[in-house]
Amino acid sequence: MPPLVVILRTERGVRVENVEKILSNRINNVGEEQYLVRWRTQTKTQRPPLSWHGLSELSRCLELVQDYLEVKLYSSSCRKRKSPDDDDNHDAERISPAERRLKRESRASSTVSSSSNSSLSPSLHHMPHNEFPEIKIYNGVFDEINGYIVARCASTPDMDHVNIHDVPTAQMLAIARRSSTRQAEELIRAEIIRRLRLLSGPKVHLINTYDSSSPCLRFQFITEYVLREGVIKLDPATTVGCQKCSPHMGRDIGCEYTKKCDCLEYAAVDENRLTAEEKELYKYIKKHGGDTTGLPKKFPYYAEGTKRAKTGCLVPFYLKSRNPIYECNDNCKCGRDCRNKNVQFGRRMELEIFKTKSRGWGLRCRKDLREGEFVDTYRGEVITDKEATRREESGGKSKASYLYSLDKFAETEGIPQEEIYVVDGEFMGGPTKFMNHSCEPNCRQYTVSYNKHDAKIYDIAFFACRDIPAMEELTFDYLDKDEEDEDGDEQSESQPGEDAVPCLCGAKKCRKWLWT
Ligand SMILES: C[S@@+](CC[C@H](N)C(=O)[O-])C[C@H]1O[C@@H](n2cnc3c(N)ncnc32)[C@H](O)[C@@H]1O
Repeated sequence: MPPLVVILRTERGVRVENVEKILSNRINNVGEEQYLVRWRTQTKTQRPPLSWHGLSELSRCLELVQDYLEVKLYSSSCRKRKSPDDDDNHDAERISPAERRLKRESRASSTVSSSSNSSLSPSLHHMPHNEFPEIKIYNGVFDEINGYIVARCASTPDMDHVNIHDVPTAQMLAIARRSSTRQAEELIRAEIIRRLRLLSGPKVHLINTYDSSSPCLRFQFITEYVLREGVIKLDPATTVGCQKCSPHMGRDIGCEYTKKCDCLEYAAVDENRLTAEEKELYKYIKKHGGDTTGLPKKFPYYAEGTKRAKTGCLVPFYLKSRNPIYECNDNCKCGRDCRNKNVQFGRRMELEIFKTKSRGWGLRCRKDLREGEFVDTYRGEVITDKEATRREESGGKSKASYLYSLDKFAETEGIPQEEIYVVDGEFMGGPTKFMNHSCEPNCRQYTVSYNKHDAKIYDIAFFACRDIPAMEELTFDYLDKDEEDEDGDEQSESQPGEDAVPCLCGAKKCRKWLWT
Protein backbone atom coordinates (compact mmCIF):
# COMPACT_ATOMS: atom_id res chain seq x y z
CA MET A 1 0.00 0.00 0.00
CA PRO A 2 1.46 3.44 -0.89
CA PRO A 3 2.14 5.92 1.91
CA LEU A 4 -0.96 7.90 2.87
CA VAL A 5 0.40 11.32 2.09
CA VAL A 6 -2.12 13.81 0.78
CA ILE A 7 -0.74 16.34 -1.68
CA LEU A 8 -1.39 19.68 -0.02
CA ARG A 9 -3.18 22.40 -1.97
CA THR A 10 -2.20 26.02 -1.36
CA GLU A 11 -5.60 27.43 -0.38
CA ARG A 12 -5.76 25.42 2.81
CA GLY A 13 -4.31 26.62 6.06
CA VAL A 14 -2.42 25.23 9.03
CA ARG A 15 -3.62 26.36 12.43
CA VAL A 16 -0.94 27.72 14.73
CA GLU A 17 -2.10 25.63 17.69
CA ASN A 18 -1.52 22.47 15.64
CA VAL A 19 2.12 23.26 14.94
CA GLU A 20 4.90 22.49 17.36
CA LYS A 21 7.77 24.03 15.50
CA ILE A 22 9.24 24.89 12.11
CA LEU A 23 12.34 22.82 11.52
CA SER A 24 13.80 23.72 8.16
CA ASN A 25 13.26 25.57 4.91
CA ARG A 26 13.83 25.02 1.23
CA ILE A 27 12.76 26.34 -2.16
CA ASN A 28 10.68 24.00 -4.28
CA ASN A 29 11.05 23.49 -8.00
CA VAL A 30 8.87 26.48 -8.86
CA GLY A 31 10.78 28.87 -6.60
CA GLU A 32 8.27 28.76 -3.73
CA GLU A 33 9.61 28.92 -0.18
CA GLN A 34 8.61 25.92 1.87
CA TYR A 35 8.95 25.30 5.59
CA LEU A 36 9.14 21.99 7.36
CA VAL A 37 6.44 21.74 10.02
CA ARG A 38 6.62 19.46 13.03
CA TRP A 39 3.02 18.90 14.05
CA ARG A 40 1.84 18.94 17.63
CA THR A 41 0.80 15.56 18.98
CA GLN A 42 -1.17 14.57 22.08
CA THR A 43 1.68 12.46 23.37
CA LYS A 44 5.39 12.69 22.86
CA THR A 45 6.48 10.52 20.02
CA GLN A 46 9.68 9.84 18.17
CA ARG A 47 7.75 10.26 14.96
CA PRO A 48 5.44 13.27 15.10
CA PRO A 49 3.89 14.15 11.74
CA LEU A 50 6.23 16.20 9.58
CA SER A 51 5.38 17.97 6.35
CA TRP A 52 6.52 20.74 4.03
CA HIS A 53 4.25 23.75 3.49
CA GLY A 54 4.30 26.87 1.40
CA LEU A 55 3.73 30.27 3.02
CA SER A 56 0.13 30.51 1.83
CA GLU A 57 -0.67 27.55 4.05
CA LEU A 58 1.31 28.99 6.92
CA SER A 59 -0.24 32.45 7.00
CA ARG A 60 -1.77 31.66 10.41
CA CYS A 61 1.52 30.37 11.76
CA LEU A 62 3.77 33.27 10.83
CA GLU A 63 4.96 33.70 14.40
CA LEU A 64 6.38 30.18 14.28
CA VAL A 65 8.07 30.91 10.96
CA GLN A 66 9.47 34.05 12.61
CA ASP A 67 10.78 31.99 15.56
CA TYR A 68 12.55 29.75 13.08
CA LEU A 69 14.01 32.70 11.15
CA GLU A 70 15.20 34.37 14.36
CA VAL A 71 17.20 31.31 15.31
CA LYS A 72 18.40 30.79 11.78
CA LEU A 73 19.21 34.34 10.77
CA TYR A 74 19.08 36.94 13.46
CA SER A 75 19.94 35.37 16.77
CA SER A 76 23.21 37.29 16.93
CA SER A 77 21.51 40.67 16.54
CA CYS A 78 18.11 40.28 18.17
CA ARG A 79 17.28 38.75 21.51
CA LYS A 80 14.50 36.20 21.21
CA ARG A 81 11.60 36.51 23.64
CA LYS A 82 9.55 33.57 24.65
CA SER A 83 5.84 33.17 24.58
CA PRO A 84 4.26 32.55 28.01
CA ASP A 85 3.09 29.10 27.02
CA ASP A 86 6.41 28.12 25.52
CA ASP A 87 7.20 24.73 27.01
CA ASP A 88 10.93 24.95 27.40
CA ASN A 89 11.63 21.55 28.92
CA HIS A 90 9.55 19.74 26.40
CA ASP A 91 11.44 21.55 23.67
CA ALA A 92 14.83 20.82 25.18
CA GLU A 93 13.95 17.18 25.20
CA ARG A 94 13.00 17.20 21.56
CA ILE A 95 15.77 19.38 20.19
CA SER A 96 17.88 17.36 17.82
CA PRO A 97 21.68 17.54 17.56
CA ALA A 98 21.22 18.91 14.06
CA GLU A 99 18.96 21.71 15.36
CA ARG A 100 21.53 22.55 18.00
CA ARG A 101 24.11 22.70 15.23
CA LEU A 102 21.87 24.98 13.19
CA LYS A 103 21.47 27.32 16.19
CA ARG A 104 25.23 27.38 16.79
CA GLU A 105 26.07 27.97 13.17
CA SER A 106 23.49 30.70 12.73
CA ARG A 107 24.78 32.47 15.84
CA ALA A 108 28.31 32.35 14.52
CA SER A 109 27.26 33.81 11.22
CA SER A 110 26.59 37.53 11.05
CA THR A 111 25.41 37.22 7.46
CA VAL A 112 21.70 37.84 7.05
CA SER A 113 21.14 36.49 3.61
CA SER A 114 21.70 32.78 3.53
CA SER A 115 22.49 32.92 -0.16
CA SER A 116 25.68 34.86 0.61
CA ASN A 117 26.95 32.31 3.12
CA SER A 118 30.43 31.37 2.00
CA SER A 119 30.80 28.44 4.39
CA LEU A 120 28.68 26.15 2.24
CA SER A 121 30.15 23.19 0.52
CA PRO A 122 30.95 24.10 -3.09
CA SER A 123 28.78 21.35 -4.52
CA LEU A 124 25.60 22.59 -2.80
CA HIS A 125 26.45 26.23 -3.27
CA HIS A 126 26.31 25.89 -7.01
CA MET A 127 23.39 23.54 -7.17
CA PRO A 128 20.38 25.00 -9.00
CA HIS A 129 17.07 24.83 -7.08
CA ASN A 130 15.50 22.18 -9.23
CA GLU A 131 18.42 19.85 -8.59
CA PHE A 132 17.95 19.81 -4.81
CA PRO A 133 17.54 16.24 -3.71
CA GLU A 134 13.96 15.56 -2.73
CA ILE A 135 13.57 15.05 0.99
CA LYS A 136 10.61 12.84 1.75
CA ILE A 137 8.98 13.14 5.11
CA TYR A 138 6.28 10.56 5.60
CA ASN A 139 5.37 10.63 9.25
CA GLY A 140 1.85 11.84 8.94
CA VAL A 141 -1.57 11.16 7.55
CA PHE A 142 -3.07 14.40 6.38
CA ASP A 143 -6.66 15.42 6.14
CA GLU A 144 -8.70 18.50 5.62
CA ILE A 145 -11.34 19.72 8.03
CA ASN A 146 -13.20 22.98 7.39
CA GLY A 147 -10.42 24.33 5.20
CA TYR A 148 -7.67 23.45 7.66
CA ILE A 149 -5.02 20.83 7.11
CA VAL A 150 -4.83 18.39 9.98
CA ALA A 151 -2.25 15.72 10.56
CA ARG A 152 -2.04 12.63 12.70
CA CYS A 153 0.73 10.15 13.28
CA ALA A 154 0.89 7.47 10.67
CA SER A 155 0.24 3.96 11.79
CA THR A 156 0.57 2.14 8.52
CA PRO A 157 3.68 -0.06 8.61
CA ASP A 158 4.65 0.58 5.00
CA MET A 159 4.96 4.33 5.47
CA ASP A 160 8.47 5.76 5.50
CA HIS A 161 9.09 6.83 9.06
CA VAL A 162 11.62 9.44 10.08
CA ASN A 163 12.94 9.72 13.62
CA ILE A 164 12.60 13.29 14.90
CA HIS A 165 16.21 13.18 16.11
CA ASP A 166 17.35 12.83 12.52
CA VAL A 167 15.50 15.96 11.38
CA PRO A 168 16.66 18.34 10.13
CA THR A 169 19.29 16.22 8.48
CA ALA A 170 22.71 17.60 7.55
CA GLN A 171 21.49 17.75 3.99
CA MET A 172 18.42 19.76 5.00
CA LEU A 173 20.61 22.16 6.96
CA ALA A 174 22.85 22.73 3.98
CA ILE A 175 19.86 23.34 1.73
CA ALA A 176 18.21 25.60 4.30
CA ARG A 177 21.36 27.69 4.59
CA ARG A 178 21.38 28.47 0.93
CA SER A 179 17.63 28.84 0.47
CA SER A 180 16.21 32.32 0.54
CA THR A 181 13.65 33.20 3.23
CA ARG A 182 12.83 36.56 1.67
CA GLN A 183 9.17 35.76 0.97
CA ALA A 184 8.59 34.84 4.62
CA GLU A 185 10.41 37.93 5.86
CA GLU A 186 8.35 40.16 3.60
CA LEU A 187 5.13 38.51 4.73
CA ILE A 188 6.02 38.98 8.40
CA ARG A 189 6.94 42.60 7.84
CA ALA A 190 3.70 43.22 5.92
CA GLU A 191 1.73 41.74 8.81
CA ILE A 192 3.41 44.07 11.36
CA ILE A 193 2.77 47.06 9.08
CA ARG A 194 -0.86 46.02 8.70
CA ARG A 195 -1.23 45.94 12.48
CA LEU A 196 0.48 49.33 12.85
CA ARG A 197 -1.99 50.81 10.35
CA LEU A 198 -4.86 49.71 12.56
CA LEU A 199 -3.51 51.83 15.45
CA SER A 200 -5.52 54.98 15.99
CA GLY A 201 -3.72 58.32 15.84
CA PRO A 202 -0.84 59.54 13.66
CA LYS A 203 1.07 56.90 11.70
CA VAL A 204 3.69 54.66 13.26
CA HIS A 205 6.35 53.56 10.75
CA LEU A 206 8.63 50.54 10.74
CA ILE A 207 12.22 51.10 9.60
CA ASN A 208 15.00 48.54 9.41
CA THR A 209 18.26 49.41 7.70
CA TYR A 210 20.28 46.68 9.44
CA ASP A 211 18.68 43.41 8.49
CA SER A 212 15.42 41.93 7.28
CA SER A 213 13.92 41.07 10.66
CA SER A 214 10.64 42.47 12.00
CA PRO A 215 9.37 42.98 15.56
CA CYS A 216 7.93 39.90 17.23
CA LEU A 217 4.54 38.87 15.85
CA ARG A 218 3.47 37.65 19.29
CA PHE A 219 2.50 41.19 20.08
CA GLN A 220 -0.78 43.02 19.78
CA PHE A 221 -0.86 46.79 19.40
CA ILE A 222 -3.38 48.38 21.74
CA THR A 223 -4.27 51.96 22.67
CA GLU A 224 -5.95 51.29 26.02
CA TYR A 225 -5.02 49.10 28.98
CA VAL A 226 -6.38 45.56 28.84
CA LEU A 227 -7.53 44.63 32.36
CA ARG A 228 -6.93 41.02 33.32
CA GLU A 229 -8.49 38.80 35.95
CA GLY A 230 -8.56 40.29 39.45
CA VAL A 231 -7.98 43.87 38.28
CA ILE A 232 -10.71 46.35 39.10
CA LYS A 233 -10.88 49.84 37.69
CA LEU A 234 -13.44 52.24 39.11
CA ASP A 235 -16.36 52.74 36.76
CA PRO A 236 -15.73 55.94 34.73
CA ALA A 237 -19.23 57.12 35.75
CA THR A 238 -18.03 57.27 39.35
CA THR A 239 -15.08 59.48 38.46
CA VAL A 240 -15.56 62.79 40.19
CA GLY A 241 -15.10 65.79 37.91
CA CYS A 242 -14.53 69.38 38.91
CA GLN A 243 -17.94 71.00 39.46
CA LYS A 244 -17.01 74.56 40.39
CA CYS A 245 -15.05 75.19 37.18
CA SER A 246 -16.34 76.37 33.80
CA PRO A 247 -14.80 76.71 30.32
CA HIS A 248 -14.48 80.47 30.79
CA MET A 249 -13.27 80.63 34.31
CA GLY A 250 -10.32 82.62 35.65
CA ARG A 251 -8.00 83.33 32.76
CA ASP A 252 -10.65 82.22 30.31
CA ILE A 253 -8.98 78.88 29.88
CA GLY A 254 -10.65 76.68 32.45
CA CYS A 255 -9.06 75.02 35.41
CA GLU A 256 -5.93 77.12 35.62
CA TYR A 257 -7.73 79.00 38.32
CA THR A 258 -6.33 76.21 40.44
CA LYS A 259 -7.77 77.19 43.82
CA LYS A 260 -11.21 76.12 42.60
CA CYS A 261 -10.50 73.02 40.54
CA ASP A 262 -11.47 69.84 42.41
CA CYS A 263 -9.36 67.72 40.07
CA LEU A 264 -6.27 69.49 41.31
CA GLU A 265 -7.21 68.83 44.96
CA TYR A 266 -4.28 66.42 45.41
CA ALA A 267 -1.90 68.23 43.06
CA ALA A 268 1.26 69.92 44.36
CA VAL A 269 0.63 73.17 46.21
CA ASP A 270 2.06 76.27 44.52
CA GLU A 271 3.99 77.66 47.48
CA ASN A 272 4.97 80.83 45.61
CA ARG A 273 1.34 81.91 45.44
CA LEU A 274 0.44 81.34 49.09
CA THR A 275 -0.60 84.29 51.24
CA ALA A 276 1.04 84.62 54.67
CA GLU A 277 -2.02 83.00 56.25
CA GLU A 278 -2.06 80.16 53.74
CA LYS A 279 1.63 79.58 54.32
CA GLU A 280 0.96 78.96 58.02
CA LEU A 281 -1.92 76.64 57.18
CA TYR A 282 0.18 74.71 54.66
CA LYS A 283 3.03 74.36 57.16
CA TYR A 284 0.56 72.79 59.56
CA ILE A 285 -0.87 70.48 56.88
CA LYS A 286 2.58 69.30 55.89
CA LYS A 287 3.35 68.43 59.49
CA HIS A 288 0.05 66.93 60.63
CA GLY A 289 -1.69 66.09 57.36
CA GLY A 290 -4.94 67.61 56.15
CA ASP A 291 -6.88 68.98 53.24
CA THR A 292 -5.23 71.39 50.79
CA THR A 293 -8.55 72.29 49.09
CA GLY A 294 -8.66 76.02 48.39
CA LEU A 295 -4.89 76.42 48.25
CA PRO A 296 -3.40 77.34 44.85
CA LYS A 297 -1.99 74.35 43.03
CA LYS A 298 0.73 73.91 40.45
CA PHE A 299 -0.82 73.67 37.00
CA PRO A 300 0.88 70.97 34.89
CA TYR A 301 0.87 72.41 31.37
CA TYR A 302 1.87 75.68 29.73
CA ALA A 303 -1.18 77.65 28.70
CA GLU A 304 -1.66 79.41 25.43
CA GLY A 305 -0.19 82.89 25.52
CA THR A 306 2.46 82.39 28.17
CA LYS A 307 5.07 80.81 25.90
CA ARG A 308 3.37 80.12 22.61
CA ALA A 309 5.85 77.52 21.39
CA LYS A 310 5.47 75.64 24.65
CA THR A 311 1.69 75.50 24.78
CA GLY A 312 0.64 72.15 26.21
CA CYS A 313 4.17 71.23 27.35
CA LEU A 314 4.84 70.18 30.91
CA VAL A 315 5.97 73.13 33.07
CA PRO A 316 9.44 72.92 34.66
CA PHE A 317 8.01 72.27 38.14
CA TYR A 318 6.49 68.93 37.03
CA LEU A 319 9.25 68.21 34.56
CA LYS A 320 11.86 68.27 37.30
CA SER A 321 9.79 66.63 40.02
CA ARG A 322 8.05 63.30 40.39
CA ASN A 323 4.72 64.82 41.38
CA PRO A 324 1.72 63.07 39.83
CA ILE A 325 -0.26 64.97 37.22
CA TYR A 326 -4.02 65.11 37.81
CA GLU A 327 -5.89 65.80 34.58
CA CYS A 328 -9.53 66.81 34.31
CA ASN A 329 -11.96 64.18 33.01
CA ASP A 330 -15.23 63.71 31.13
CA ASN A 331 -17.33 64.44 34.21
CA CYS A 332 -15.78 67.89 34.71
CA LYS A 333 -17.63 71.13 34.09
CA CYS A 334 -14.60 72.74 32.39
CA GLY A 335 -15.31 71.26 28.94
CA ARG A 336 -13.22 69.56 26.31
CA ASP A 337 -10.84 72.48 25.69
CA CYS A 338 -9.64 72.68 29.28
CA ARG A 339 -5.85 73.03 29.36
CA ASN A 340 -5.75 70.40 32.05
CA LYS A 341 -6.49 67.72 29.46
CA ASN A 342 -3.57 66.48 27.43
CA VAL A 343 -2.33 62.90 27.88
CA GLN A 344 -5.90 61.57 27.73
CA PHE A 345 -6.14 62.63 24.06
CA GLY A 346 -3.27 60.31 23.19
CA ARG A 347 -0.24 60.57 20.95
CA ARG A 348 -0.21 63.43 18.46
CA MET A 349 3.00 62.77 16.53
CA GLU A 350 4.16 60.22 13.98
CA LEU A 351 6.69 57.78 15.38
CA GLU A 352 9.18 55.33 13.91
CA ILE A 353 9.95 51.92 15.32
CA PHE A 354 13.45 51.33 14.01
CA LYS A 355 16.12 48.66 14.32
CA THR A 356 19.10 49.83 16.37
CA LYS A 357 22.60 48.57 15.88
CA SER A 358 22.88 46.68 19.17
CA ARG A 359 19.73 47.08 21.29
CA GLY A 360 17.01 45.49 19.19
CA TRP A 361 14.20 47.84 18.19
CA GLY A 362 14.01 51.45 19.31
CA LEU A 363 11.65 54.39 18.94
CA ARG A 364 12.15 57.85 17.46
CA CYS A 365 10.07 60.77 16.26
CA ARG A 366 10.12 62.34 12.80
CA LYS A 367 9.77 65.88 14.11
CA ASP A 368 11.63 68.00 16.67
CA LEU A 369 10.22 67.67 20.15
CA ARG A 370 10.17 70.46 22.69
CA GLU A 371 11.16 70.04 26.31
CA GLY A 372 8.02 68.97 28.18
CA GLU A 373 6.16 67.71 25.09
CA PHE A 374 4.00 64.65 25.62
CA VAL A 375 5.10 61.66 23.53
CA ASP A 376 2.87 58.68 24.35
CA THR A 377 1.66 56.46 27.16
CA TYR A 378 2.89 53.01 28.17
CA ARG A 379 0.24 50.42 27.45
CA GLY A 380 -0.17 46.75 28.21
CA GLU A 381 -2.16 44.19 30.13
CA VAL A 382 -2.89 45.28 33.70
CA ILE A 383 -2.37 42.26 35.92
CA THR A 384 -2.25 41.53 39.63
CA ASP A 385 1.02 41.42 41.54
CA LYS A 386 0.61 37.64 41.91
CA GLU A 387 0.19 37.18 38.17
CA ALA A 388 3.18 39.47 37.51
CA THR A 389 5.33 37.31 39.80
CA ARG A 390 4.13 34.20 38.00
CA ARG A 391 4.91 35.69 34.60
CA GLU A 392 8.29 36.98 35.77
CA GLU A 393 9.29 33.58 37.09
CA SER A 394 8.20 31.81 33.92
CA GLY A 395 9.65 34.39 31.55
CA GLY A 396 13.26 34.67 32.69
CA LYS A 397 15.27 37.85 33.00
CA SER A 398 13.99 39.49 29.80
CA LYS A 399 10.53 39.66 31.35
CA ALA A 400 11.48 42.37 33.83
CA SER A 401 11.91 44.92 31.07
CA TYR A 402 8.22 44.97 30.19
CA LEU A 403 6.68 44.96 33.69
CA TYR A 404 5.75 48.31 35.15
CA SER A 405 4.37 48.51 38.72
CA LEU A 406 1.54 50.96 39.31
CA ASP A 407 2.86 51.69 42.79
CA LYS A 408 3.04 55.49 42.73
CA PHE A 409 0.40 55.92 45.43
CA ALA A 410 1.07 52.66 47.30
CA GLU A 411 2.89 54.31 50.18
CA THR A 412 0.66 57.35 50.66
CA GLU A 413 -2.54 55.33 50.28
CA GLY A 414 -1.32 52.32 52.26
CA ILE A 415 -1.79 49.83 49.41
CA PRO A 416 -0.09 46.53 50.35
CA GLN A 417 2.38 45.07 47.86
CA GLU A 418 0.11 42.17 46.92
CA GLU A 419 -2.66 44.59 45.91
CA ILE A 420 -0.54 46.69 43.58
CA TYR A 421 -1.30 46.25 39.88
CA VAL A 422 1.37 45.80 37.24
CA VAL A 423 1.36 46.73 33.54
CA ASP A 424 2.83 44.02 31.31
CA GLY A 425 3.72 45.43 27.88
CA GLU A 426 5.40 42.33 26.50
CA PHE A 427 2.55 40.86 24.47
CA MET A 428 0.23 43.84 24.23
CA GLY A 429 1.18 47.47 24.15
CA GLY A 430 1.86 50.57 22.14
CA PRO A 431 4.93 51.85 20.29
CA THR A 432 6.53 52.90 23.62
CA LYS A 433 7.15 49.22 24.22
CA PHE A 434 10.15 49.72 21.97
CA MET A 435 11.70 52.58 23.97
CA ASN A 436 15.17 51.62 25.09
CA HIS A 437 16.97 52.62 28.25
CA SER A 438 19.56 55.34 28.51
CA CYS A 439 21.49 56.44 31.59
CA GLU A 440 21.20 59.98 30.17
CA PRO A 441 17.72 59.83 28.66
CA ASN A 442 15.83 62.41 26.66
CA CYS A 443 12.38 61.35 27.93
CA ARG A 444 10.95 60.71 31.34
CA GLN A 445 7.93 58.81 32.63
CA TYR A 446 5.21 60.53 34.68
CA THR A 447 2.13 59.44 36.57
CA VAL A 448 -1.08 60.84 35.09
CA SER A 449 -4.35 60.32 36.94
CA TYR A 450 -7.86 61.16 35.73
CA ASN A 451 -9.57 59.83 38.80
CA LYS A 452 -7.98 61.07 41.99
CA HIS A 453 -9.89 58.41 43.96
CA ASP A 454 -8.44 55.51 42.00
CA ALA A 455 -4.94 55.11 43.37
CA LYS A 456 -4.40 51.76 41.66
CA ILE A 457 -4.94 52.51 37.97
CA TYR A 458 -3.43 55.51 36.28
CA ASP A 459 -1.46 56.26 33.12
CA ILE A 460 2.30 56.19 32.70
CA ALA A 461 3.11 58.96 30.23
CA PHE A 462 6.40 59.78 28.54
CA PHE A 463 7.37 63.42 28.07
CA ALA A 464 10.49 64.85 26.42
CA CYS A 465 12.74 66.05 29.26
CA ARG A 466 14.78 68.23 26.92
CA ASP A 467 14.48 69.49 23.35
CA ILE A 468 14.94 66.46 21.07
CA PRO A 469 15.90 66.86 17.41
CA ALA A 470 13.91 64.83 14.88
CA MET A 471 15.12 61.23 14.44
CA GLU A 472 17.10 61.09 17.69
CA GLU A 473 16.25 57.88 19.51
CA LEU A 474 13.73 58.37 22.34
CA THR A 475 14.95 56.84 25.58
CA PHE A 476 14.11 56.83 29.26
CA ASP A 477 15.82 55.63 32.40
CA TYR A 478 14.48 52.18 33.28
CA LEU A 479 15.19 52.96 36.93
CA ASP A 480 12.37 55.36 37.68
CA LYS A 481 14.08 57.19 40.51
CA ASP A 482 12.37 59.57 42.92
CA GLU A 483 13.92 63.00 43.51
CA GLU A 484 15.47 61.98 46.83
CA ASP A 485 17.33 59.10 45.14
CA GLU A 486 18.56 61.34 42.40
CA ASP A 487 20.44 63.74 44.64
CA GLY A 488 23.56 61.61 44.88
CA ASP A 489 23.27 60.65 41.24
CA GLU A 490 26.82 59.36 41.00
CA GLN A 491 27.63 56.26 39.01
CA SER A 492 26.41 53.14 40.71
CA GLU A 493 29.08 51.25 42.60
CA SER A 494 26.87 48.21 43.05
CA GLN A 495 28.08 44.95 41.62
CA PRO A 496 25.87 43.60 38.85
CA GLY A 497 23.90 40.46 39.65
CA GLU A 498 24.24 37.18 37.83
CA ASP A 499 21.47 38.07 35.39
CA ALA A 500 22.63 41.65 34.79
CA VAL A 501 22.27 42.97 31.26
CA PRO A 502 25.13 45.19 30.04
CA CYS A 503 23.92 48.66 29.19
CA LEU A 504 24.75 49.75 25.65
CA CYS A 505 23.27 53.25 25.86
CA GLY A 506 26.66 54.82 25.11
CA ALA A 507 26.08 57.78 27.47
CA LYS A 508 29.10 59.41 29.10
CA LYS A 509 27.66 58.68 32.53
CA CYS A 510 26.54 55.17 31.65
CA ARG A 511 25.99 53.04 34.75
CA LYS A 512 27.15 50.01 32.72
CA TRP A 513 24.23 47.69 33.56
CA LEU A 514 20.50 47.91 33.02
CA TRP A 515 18.46 48.34 36.20
CA THR A 516 21.44 49.34 38.40
C1 LIG B 1 11.32 47.43 26.70
S1 LIG B 1 12.42 46.58 25.68
C2 LIG B 1 12.92 47.82 24.58
C3 LIG B 1 12.70 47.40 23.16
C4 LIG B 1 13.63 46.35 22.69
N1 LIG B 1 14.87 46.95 22.20
C5 LIG B 1 13.01 45.47 21.61
O1 LIG B 1 13.63 45.24 20.56
O2 LIG B 1 11.90 44.97 21.83
C6 LIG B 1 13.77 46.33 26.76
C7 LIG B 1 14.87 45.48 26.22
O3 LIG B 1 15.62 46.21 25.23
C8 LIG B 1 17.01 46.02 25.40
N2 LIG B 1 17.63 47.29 25.82
C9 LIG B 1 16.99 48.44 26.09
N3 LIG B 1 17.85 49.40 26.41
C10 LIG B 1 19.08 48.87 26.36
C11 LIG B 1 20.39 49.37 26.62
N4 LIG B 1 20.61 50.62 26.98
N5 LIG B 1 21.42 48.51 26.50
C12 LIG B 1 21.22 47.23 26.13
N6 LIG B 1 20.01 46.70 25.87
C13 LIG B 1 18.95 47.51 25.99
C14 LIG B 1 17.17 44.98 26.49
O4 LIG B 1 17.20 43.73 25.87
C15 LIG B 1 15.88 45.11 27.29
O5 LIG B 1 15.53 43.93 27.94
